[in-house]
Amino acid sequence: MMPHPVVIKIGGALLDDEKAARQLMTRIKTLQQHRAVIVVHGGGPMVETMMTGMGLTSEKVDGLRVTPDAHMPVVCGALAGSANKQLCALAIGAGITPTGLSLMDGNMITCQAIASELGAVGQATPNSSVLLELLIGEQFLPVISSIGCSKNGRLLNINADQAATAVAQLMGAELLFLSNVEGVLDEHGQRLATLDKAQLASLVQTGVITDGMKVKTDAALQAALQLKRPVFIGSWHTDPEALLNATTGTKIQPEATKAGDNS
Ligand SMILES: Nc1ncnc2c1ncn2[C@@H]1O[C@H](COP(=O)(O)OP(=O)(O)O)[C@@H](O)[C@H]1O
Ligand SMILES: CC(=O)N[C@@H](CCC(=O)OP(=O)(O)O)C(=O)O
Repeated sequence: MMPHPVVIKIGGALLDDEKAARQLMTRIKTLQQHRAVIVVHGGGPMVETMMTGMGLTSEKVDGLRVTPDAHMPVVCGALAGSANKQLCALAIGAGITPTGLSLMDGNMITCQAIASELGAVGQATPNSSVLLELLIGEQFLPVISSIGCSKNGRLLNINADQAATAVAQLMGAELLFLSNVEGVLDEHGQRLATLDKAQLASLVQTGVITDGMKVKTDAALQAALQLKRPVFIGSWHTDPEALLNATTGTKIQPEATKAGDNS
């Protein structure tokens, strides 16, 4: 039986480190030999740069960028344009055949605006796996940006961690979040190997997990509980295989951790 596909979420800051990006693509190519892989990516730093270049500013609320509809051409340009095409080009450079997509392609993910105060920011719900099944059946690498749209055709900006969770749910996939940190860190900056729902809540409550990591651990926990399997958070410098084997990074557990598991 074929193993489950793997959804790899790549934080946008990877695009500032060409060497690491090329190495990761080479590792994805190796992983593709025995697993179907799907990439979902962010591009927060690229959005910032393009907005600044146009004299625009934005703020984040609970890790989500407040996005007026008028900013969507810039946000789409950064995420579905530059970031997506840069990653596709890096994939080509590693000998992979990529297909650049957004959440709305093939109607794979349905999105819905969250709250008027956030503007064109949405939440993502799995809808149709037909397109992704076709692509991975042909050994293509889907490279999916976190731009979505609502049922009535409004473009929406989706946090890329939440987008990756919806895609993993859609495909019943394993889920890896690759970021610029080695995993979830404790108050001393030490990596935490395993975390469950109660431990995450406590780290948020004590202010150890904040900002983008709060969004990421919320998304990871939601996926772990729904998929009933661990979800991994780690660095893009590590091999995705090592993360899947939990020899590095942080494993978000769907069930309560037994005492001593985190040593
Ligand atoms: N407890 C924590 N452990 C690790 N990173 C944390 C923690 N709390 C907050 N962070 C911040 O979260 C960042 C990762 O989230 P984010 O920037 O959104 O990543 P990405 O863009 O890859 O999704 C880290 O670089 C760090 O600044
Ligand atoms: C609503 C919202 O916050 N959208 C994010 C989408 C990109 C993203 O999540 O990029 P990273 O993974 O690089 O952080 C944003 O505009 O920055």
